Amino acid sequence: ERSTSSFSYSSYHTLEEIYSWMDNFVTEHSDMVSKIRIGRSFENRTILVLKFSTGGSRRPAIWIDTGIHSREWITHATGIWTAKKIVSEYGKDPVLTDILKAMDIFIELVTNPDGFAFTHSMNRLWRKNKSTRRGIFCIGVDLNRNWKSGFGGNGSNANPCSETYHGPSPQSEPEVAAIVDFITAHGNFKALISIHSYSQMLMYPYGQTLEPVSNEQEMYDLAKAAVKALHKVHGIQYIFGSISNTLYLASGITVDWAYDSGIKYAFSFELRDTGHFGFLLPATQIIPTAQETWMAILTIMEHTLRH
Ligand SMILES: O=C(CO)C[C@@H](Cc1ccccc1)C(=O)O
Ligand SMILES: [Zn+2]
Repeated sequence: ERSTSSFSYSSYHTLEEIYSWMDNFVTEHSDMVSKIRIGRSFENRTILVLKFSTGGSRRPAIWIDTGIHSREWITHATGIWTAKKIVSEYGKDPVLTDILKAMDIFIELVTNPDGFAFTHSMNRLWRKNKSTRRGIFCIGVDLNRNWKSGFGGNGSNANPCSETYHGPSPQSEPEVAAIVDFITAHGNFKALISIHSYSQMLMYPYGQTLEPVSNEQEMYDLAKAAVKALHKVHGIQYIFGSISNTLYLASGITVDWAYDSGIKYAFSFELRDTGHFGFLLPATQIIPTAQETWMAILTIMEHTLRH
């Protein structure tokens, strides 16, 4: 494909189609968007991040990742639409324009490329990455249990055959290590949004413990405002709260690592739906899901800008 104009934002796409879209997207918006390779996956695929910047250097930054769990296809599709929305709204939406005048946005669209390729080729419901190790006879580590904060605790599993296998050690997986290295080296991230599906929830740390974070009240109020903004678009109801309270104990997760690394505005979305279609959400719901999620993301980004 030579341009993004033939790309359907209301369809699901393969890894190759998404990577090719990214190349065209960067070419067509080279004034604001650049592509950064932050590492390589276990099966040696390049791991790519889109950077949205209007200037400056090492500005305060916002991180968004989609597709850490490969079967959650609505998240990659939402991320792609969101990338397009950012370039479309700059100079039009006053809030987004203010955000991009002061901050940079980084989006990692395919956080688990090996798993994502596998959902297209062999197993649509694959969740983990595709790492293998000598003497271990099940494939893959849950990339949302491989982070250092609370690693190996309750809400993760030491059994390599488990869907929540945490891996042999924190950041053992190249897909996680690449993000940790990038965010740590940058050193100026103020917010992190890690997007999953499904359940229609907006959650914040901690997952590893029922203990509240130090700015719990602020996180609760922000999540409430974000969920309200989301609901206004298509009437979709989200619940919100800390991960351990709202969902279950989960240890070694992205947002606990982010929070403990000083990224105080760390959130995780669970997008549509509540189980009717689950991971097999029809493509007709991609744009409505992305539209409503955008309003919640914008709410979180604006709060980050102003605090
Ligand atoms: O992906 C999920 C559904 O596939 C549920 C998510 C719930 C969750 C999301 C973010 C942080 C901690 C847990 C998970 O267990 O990792
Ligand atoms: Zn998930």
